[in-house]
Amino acid sequence: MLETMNTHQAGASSANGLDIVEIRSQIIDIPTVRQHKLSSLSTTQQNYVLVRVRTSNGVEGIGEAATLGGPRWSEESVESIKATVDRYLAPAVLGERADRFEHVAALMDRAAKRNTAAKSAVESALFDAVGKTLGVPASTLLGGAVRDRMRVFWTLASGDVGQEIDEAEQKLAQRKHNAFKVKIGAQEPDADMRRMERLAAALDGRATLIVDANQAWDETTAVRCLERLHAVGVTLVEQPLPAWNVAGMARLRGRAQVPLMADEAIFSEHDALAVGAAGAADVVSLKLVKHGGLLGTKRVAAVAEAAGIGLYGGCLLESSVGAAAHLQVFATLRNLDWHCEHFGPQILRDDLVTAPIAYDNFEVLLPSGPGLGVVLDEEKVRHYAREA
Ligand SMILES: O=C(O)C[C@H]1C=CC(=O)O1
Ligand SMILES: [Mn+2]
Repeated sequence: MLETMNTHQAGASSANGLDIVEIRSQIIDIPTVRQHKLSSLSTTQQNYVLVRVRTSNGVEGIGEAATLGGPRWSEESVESIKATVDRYLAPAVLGERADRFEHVAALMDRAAKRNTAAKSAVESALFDAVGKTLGVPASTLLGGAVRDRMRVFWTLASGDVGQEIDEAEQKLAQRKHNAFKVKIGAQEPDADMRRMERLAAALDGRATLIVDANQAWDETTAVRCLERLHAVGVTLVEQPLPAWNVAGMARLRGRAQVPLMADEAIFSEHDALAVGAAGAADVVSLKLVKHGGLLGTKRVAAVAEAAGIGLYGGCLLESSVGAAAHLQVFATLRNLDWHCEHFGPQILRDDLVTAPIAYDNFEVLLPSGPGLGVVLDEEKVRHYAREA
């Protein structure tokens, strides 16, 4: 049973100034530098919900929930996330202490089932407010950073292989990315396999290549394609089958020579346990929007590790706000052996912060300031806000 523990009843008055006094949310739309095509959607604009939590000491914490193509990557859209935050999550946690992360998370779980992206934006803002108040990065509140930079993938997803080869060459020349995830499944499998053969030949020996089919295939198609992907040197295949087909993933893994990554199949720690028990994945892609926040991400990572599943730092094309929140938690994971993909800030035409996330020598850098480590550029927020 969830105990009632507001500041008054717990006798923990607002002495530390961390009572949650206001929660606001805003929809933000930012165009991308090019079309981004997944198996089931295509977008030229990223949509976010920016959440601000103000505590009684006057500090404002920020968090972001990213979506991809409306409610098509998962069931939450920016419109539904904003409604959930405003109508259900905010009233449930107003007056609570921002530094009681687990208690606030439990209250949010009681107020709304799933809605993990909405919860993750609120929780990110709490970590930001508390970190700023205490003068420590969010990673310190999560156990402390074990790394301050991570190898970072770029996603090739225009579907035009000539453009994709040029884009990869550019990233290699800039020493920003030498690892690429290719989005497949939007076209016929044979066309995708020819595309992968061309990409692999063009980048031969100079880059790591992985693919993400975003649930596009059935099992027989996947068996056929995995052989060809292995033959061209693809090192990881993400979510080839529908999220529900955990048994199919396990069968596929039994015959495949290339490791498999679960993405849409693992939202909760219970999903991670089930995938682990079925032997259905080698790696899991971790995302705040799936796991309900930073603490949920650590829980899923722990269950996955206990099942022998490796960790990959996933993204949903976040701006520097959401990317910073992910990097704060990824920095605390002892074994991030499959690296991360927080290229989001680079695919946007613009960003929401004064100093965007930095990249150097094929790695993304953990921001070093307090909280999430980024500061909103209010001018940019006003410009990209859907409504004033
Ligand atoms: O992994 C996904 O399914 C979502 C996202 C991450 C990178 C990208 O291009 O799309
Ligand atoms: Mn994916």
